[in-house]
Amino acid sequence: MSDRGPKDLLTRTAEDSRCSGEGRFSLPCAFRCAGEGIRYAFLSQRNLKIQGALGALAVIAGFVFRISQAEWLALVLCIMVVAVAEVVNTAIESVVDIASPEWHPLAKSAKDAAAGAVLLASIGSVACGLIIFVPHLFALI
Ligand SMILES: Nc1ncnc2c1ncn2[C@@H]1O[C@H](COP(=O)(O)OP(=O)(O)OP(=O)(O)O)[C@@H](O)[C@H]1O
Repeated sequence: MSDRGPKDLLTRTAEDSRCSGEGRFSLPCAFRCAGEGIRYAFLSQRNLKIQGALGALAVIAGFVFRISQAEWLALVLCIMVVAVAEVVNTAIESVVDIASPEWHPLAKSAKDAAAGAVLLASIGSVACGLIIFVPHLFALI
């Protein structure tokens, strides 16, 4: 049983950190861990690869159609919102798999809700994509 108080548990110590020998988790270390998290989500989630490919296509279309600054803002935001939702979904899946390797209704609810968040972000992004690109496509006709 640990003799650390609740406040201590909020502070990462050198003993806790597998990455840094210093008392605090160094900034480069924190960035590296975040990068590893994104890499893990990208490699383990087929959906993230598909979403990444669609996002890249949307960026290419943005250059082709010379979309406005406001349209770029919406496009970048949409791509990032979907990516963030998918990375958080990956984190939730991992935590659920640790906490509840066996079938449990709450584990199901947690994973389904996380997947639902990705779906909502994706639907919103498709809608934004249509709002941005359909007028540009019609302008070609
Ligand atoms: N421990 C569990 N208890 C109950 N239901 C579960 C459990 N693990 C998974 N499920 C159900 O199976 C579904 C798929 O879970 P899984 O872990 O395979 O996610 P996934 O297929 O990798 O999802 P994604 O496509 O978002 O990556 C969940 O949405 C949930 O309904």
